[in-house]
Amino acid sequence: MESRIQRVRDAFASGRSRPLRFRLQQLEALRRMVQEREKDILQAIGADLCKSEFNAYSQEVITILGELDLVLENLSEWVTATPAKKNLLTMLDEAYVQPEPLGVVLIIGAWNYPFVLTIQPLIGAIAAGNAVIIKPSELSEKTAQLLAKLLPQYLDQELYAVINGGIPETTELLKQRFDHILYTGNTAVGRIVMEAAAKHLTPVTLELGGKSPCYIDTDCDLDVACRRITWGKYMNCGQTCIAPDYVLCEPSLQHQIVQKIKETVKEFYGENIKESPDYERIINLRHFKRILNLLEGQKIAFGGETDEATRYVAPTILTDVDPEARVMQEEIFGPILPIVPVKDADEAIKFINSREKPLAFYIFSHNDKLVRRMINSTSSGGVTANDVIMHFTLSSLPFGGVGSSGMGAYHGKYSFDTFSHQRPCLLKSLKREGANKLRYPPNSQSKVDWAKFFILKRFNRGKLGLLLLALLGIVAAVLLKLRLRCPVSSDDHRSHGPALSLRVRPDTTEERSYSNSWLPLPNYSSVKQLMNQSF
Ligand SMILES: NC(=O)c1ccc[n+]([C@@H]2O[C@H](COP(=O)([O-])OP(=O)(O)OC[C@H]3O[C@@H](n4cnc5c(N)ncnc54)[C@H](O)[C@@H]3O)[C@@H](O)[C@H]2O)c1
Ligand SMILES: CC(C)=CCC/C(C)=C/CC/C(C)=C/C=O
Repeated sequence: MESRIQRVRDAFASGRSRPLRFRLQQLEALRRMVQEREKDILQAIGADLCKSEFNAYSQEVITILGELDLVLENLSEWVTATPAKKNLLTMLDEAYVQPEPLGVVLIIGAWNYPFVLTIQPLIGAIAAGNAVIIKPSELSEKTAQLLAKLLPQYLDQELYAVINGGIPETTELLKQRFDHILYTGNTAVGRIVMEAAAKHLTPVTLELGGKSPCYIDTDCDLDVACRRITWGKYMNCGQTCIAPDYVLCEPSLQHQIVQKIKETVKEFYGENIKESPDYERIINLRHFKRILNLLEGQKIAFGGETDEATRYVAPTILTDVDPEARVMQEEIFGPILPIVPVKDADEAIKFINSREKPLAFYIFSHNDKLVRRMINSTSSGGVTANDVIMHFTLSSLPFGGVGSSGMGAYHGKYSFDTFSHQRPCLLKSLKREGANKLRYPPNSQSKVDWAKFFILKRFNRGKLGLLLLALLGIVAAVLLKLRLRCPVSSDDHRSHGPALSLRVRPDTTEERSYSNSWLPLPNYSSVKQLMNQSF
């Protein structure tokens, strides 16, 4: 394992993952892989999760194709250095922020959406110019094997490696040094990952879980709310990190909610749910038994049927659930929906805030003011109002947890940022040494005054005239420099770093304001003289 990781590290050190053209080629190859091997991918996901090809496509493949399109369209802009605002001391220099790859990234995927949760972070890591080790979940074995077979056929084999295995292999992997780790899975293992990463001071993105609450207001279209909740709760047999975990509502709504979800389940999955190609199964026996235990002692208002041989758990609703019950202590990750009655929205807010911060929060209400108040008085990884899950589908929103539901975020540009170092660059010239006397010893009150002026823009009244003169000089120098560089246009191409040819946009606002100046301007050497005298 060590030698495999060393090979990936050596490949990164070769610098070939950095050029924009290479990144685009790899991402296009990945898109080709998804398109050409779609059937194999759908079959592997189907075998792991008892999922129909339609569902595998619309829940996993579509997300990846959308992400690839977005990144391929925008990457040339994302890799471009951004000009930074300058102060008086650096106004003649070049200041910009240049995103650069972190190095070798480890991506540890989860089993519940085994393709999307592994490949979506991979897209971000490649886009940012990194080398990557991918560790799919061993529980979704078929997808893990397929990824180990397919990725080397399409991507650079030295830069991107798949390492398969269970806890012993992952434990071994985590002893190695990485430049970033993105882990998706449960909170307990999240702690293990973070502890291992800390030994090497490796930054982590932890995509964890939690109990995502769903508040249903009395001022609400219950038919629509229950249809959307049914979709998000029972999709993938409840094994979705951002599924609504439980419902909070006023006691009077409970019965109606049960009836409406019951009707929707029939509409979605038919009379015989077991026969529905749209209803999945629990991943393994351990999780099946865990979910069964959560039902103990609960009032089952709907569902509750189980079948150990096929790991079937029917869509289930529990009513009048005690907040202290076991089903309300851990993330359910199965098709059980507890309803916890609360007096009103304020009690719901208190309830949510008394628990760990969830990965998602859902509010159903016609009352826009209430929706905003509930958002502003709680905290969660993400929020969707009047729907569930859907914030995940928008690449323009960062996806991630907060508190015990995780740290860091990805998707779209956020993935690129997660896997990049934002490198601040200041390019000075070896000229204009006179101005630097300000910071060289011996120090004096006069130098401190000048520093205050240049950095804090604060004047010493006694020296106001002198300062204004200096300012005029600086304006003159800037104009002179601009004239020498002229014409500056937004097509100004400059190269930074050996591998990427980048476009730095000129700070046009700043430049425009100086070129509009009407003041008579002293020449640059007289300013230099003035500065030398004053220091
Ligand atoms: N935030 C998200 O995007 C997201 C997505 C999916 C799942 N989840 C959360 O993940 C949980 C379910 O996933 P899971 O944890 O059962 O997935 P899992 O069992 O597939 O584990 C995730 C990864 O951790 C590794 N792993 C497991 N035990 C380990 C150990 N002791 N040491 C090192 N590595 C270990 C596995 O090999 C796997 O690659 C739920 O809590 C769910 O909410 C979160
Ligand atoms: C509505 C569409 C097109 C897709 C939804 C896909 C989906 C259910 C994604 C969930 C992925 C995710 C973060 C799972 C966590 O466990």
